[in-house]
Amino acid sequence: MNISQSSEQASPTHCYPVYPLIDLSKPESKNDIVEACEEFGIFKVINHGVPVDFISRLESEAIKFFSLPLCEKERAGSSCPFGFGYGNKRIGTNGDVGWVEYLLMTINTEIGCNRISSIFGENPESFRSAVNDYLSAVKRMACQVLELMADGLRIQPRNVFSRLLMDEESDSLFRLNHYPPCPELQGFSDKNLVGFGEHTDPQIISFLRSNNTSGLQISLRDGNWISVPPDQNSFFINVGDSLQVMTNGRFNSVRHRVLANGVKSRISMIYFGGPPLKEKIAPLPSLVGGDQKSLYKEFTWFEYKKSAYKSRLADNRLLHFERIAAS
Ligand SMILES: C=C1C[C@]23C[C@@]1(O)CC[C@H]2[C@@]12CC[C@H](O)[C@@](C)(C(=O)O1)[C@H]2[C@@H]3C(=O)O
Ligand SMILES: O=C(O)CCC(=O)C(=O)O
Ligand SMILES: [Fe+2]
Repeated sequence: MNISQSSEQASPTHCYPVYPLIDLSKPESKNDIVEACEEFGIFKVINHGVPVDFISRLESEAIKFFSLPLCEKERAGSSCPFGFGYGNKRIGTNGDVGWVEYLLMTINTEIGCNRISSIFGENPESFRSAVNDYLSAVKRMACQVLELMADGLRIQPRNVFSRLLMDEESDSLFRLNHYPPCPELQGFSDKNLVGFGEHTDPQIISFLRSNNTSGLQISLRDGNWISVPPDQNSFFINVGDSLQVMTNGRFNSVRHRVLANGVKSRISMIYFGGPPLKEKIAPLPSLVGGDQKSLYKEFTWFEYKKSAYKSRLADNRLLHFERIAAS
């Protein structure tokens, strides 16, 4: 693919104070999490408890997989529903493209796509166990973060969010992205190539870990983009659309994108924590009250997902579920 085909010209990036860094071992982290979700919709965590060994094992398995010849990777291909499995440049099924290849998998639900079991390439057992170890540690951290969030919001029960991800029917996804270096960018600091176009994540919350290659950017409320410097030892956690709804807009699902690099490969691994398909998503009664009205209609995660998967990456998927303010 050449650059002109794939790159919407990305709008300029600005330098701003960085989004919050939260130390999960500190008692004040519950308030910091709430503030970060209100202000930015994203924060970085340290002391997250995910063993370094789990992270590096999965990263090497991912590198091994993405280094396979294309025809072998395509065996893990995406003739599966919703584009699960291996994908290259095409994101979703509605015409979005980016300078990226990826493996997208469901976590709990059996989607009846038996290629999923073959996505782990030549050495399925070591890849599979690396994914499982990593995900069980990340889910533990997710649970901790979501319970701290409920504490910070002073809502009960404190598992009001975490139960949705811990439910055995939770519709969560896991994605490994590989952004190869793009030689055509080398030496051109003014050229941009979109790796993963701007979007918000539809789920409740996403946990992203990347190697030390830059590329991730977030959009601030004023529309300016800022770069998120990579940090391979931390996690970046972002609010998804469903959490924006549950908090009645108090938290913001952050718009983000990834720009490709001219020299270095970027590898990212993202756990998208979603609710069970039948779960009703609506503003929590304790967060709607006084003179505050509910901003969103109630919907099931299945309904949201069905509508989200018909949309283009950059669309505002929540628009359709907003309540029209009565005059
Ligand atoms: C264009 C699309 C790709 C996407 C499904 C969608 O129709 C709109 C949302 C996209 C997104 C963004 C966050 C995650 O990467 C993702 C897996 C998700 O749940 O929603 C992707 C979807 C995808 O790549 O299939
Ligand atoms: O790869 C990344 O760093 C971010 C990708 C992303 O936002 C996504 O897959 O939803
Ligand atoms: Fe995303």
